[in-house]
Amino acid sequence: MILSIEQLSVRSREKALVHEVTLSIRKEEWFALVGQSGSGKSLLSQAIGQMLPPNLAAHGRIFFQGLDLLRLPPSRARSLRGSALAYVFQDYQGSFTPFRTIGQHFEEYQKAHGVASAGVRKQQAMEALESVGLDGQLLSRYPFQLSGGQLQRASIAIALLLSPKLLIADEITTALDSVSGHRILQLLADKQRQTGCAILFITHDWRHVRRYAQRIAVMKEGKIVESGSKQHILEHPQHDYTRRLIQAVPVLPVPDSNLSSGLMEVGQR
Ligand SMILES: Nc1ncnc2c1ncn2[C@@H]1O[C@H](COP(=O)(O)OP(=O)(O)OP(=O)(O)O)[C@@H](O)[C@H]1O
Repeated sequence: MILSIEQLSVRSREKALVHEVTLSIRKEEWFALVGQSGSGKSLLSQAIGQMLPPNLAAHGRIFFQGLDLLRLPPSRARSLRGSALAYVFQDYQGSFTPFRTIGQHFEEYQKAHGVASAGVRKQQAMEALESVGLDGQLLSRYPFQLSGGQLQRASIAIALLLSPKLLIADEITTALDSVSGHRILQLLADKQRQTGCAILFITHDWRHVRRYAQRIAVMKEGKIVESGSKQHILEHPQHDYTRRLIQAVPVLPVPDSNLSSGLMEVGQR
């Protein structure tokens, strides 16, 4: 196991928002955490990296590479985030500071994680951008000069820069049109094959789950109501909530990522 969560609860002063969740993620697997809006998926993912808002507290245990993440000093958790553990979020615009170039974001990220040589930083940034299908020239652009799909690619490139063992992808296609969304997931699947990182994939979209996940946990009102292999959950859902989630989504053919949509983004090779 790369990550084991045991009896995790997230509480505000008033109430528990995540209730005693236990789950584990295997090395190199694509693990989908599924549930409707407000079910607690994001809070669970934020608890892993000690990123909860200050009015909330996490209780329980989260083991990652032999460390109990909830008991790490904040400085240690910060250095872990971005190196062994990385995040990509739905709000790709919020992931970038508007008046810093894409290159400056790469610089800052690498400096914060101790990449000392300016030459190495530049080279790694160019290669990382190219590895997600973007032109290295985009390093000199500002975030607002990139499309949504390009920005999400850039945020994946930054997240994977230091070869994390676990990537947490929280609703990363929600703000994109469906063609760009499928391209992003195809890219993530390719990168996962190349790097072997495990992915905690948070979504409410069963089409993406069907296509990419190996195992699934279903969350409702802060609790995991069932979990198991994709095949098992899709073919034998035990919980009425899961059945309704599955039935709510028509099985649509997924656009072939090799087919051009006619909307190829500028700067994408
Ligand atoms: N800082 C906070 N203080 C109090 N309640 C919060 C806070 N952040 C989130 N919540 C509540 O916790 C619950 C779970 O929120 P969470 O964002 O984890 O849901 P989610 O499943 O990720 O939903 P979505 O798919 O819409 O992001 C919601 O009811 C939300 O309103």
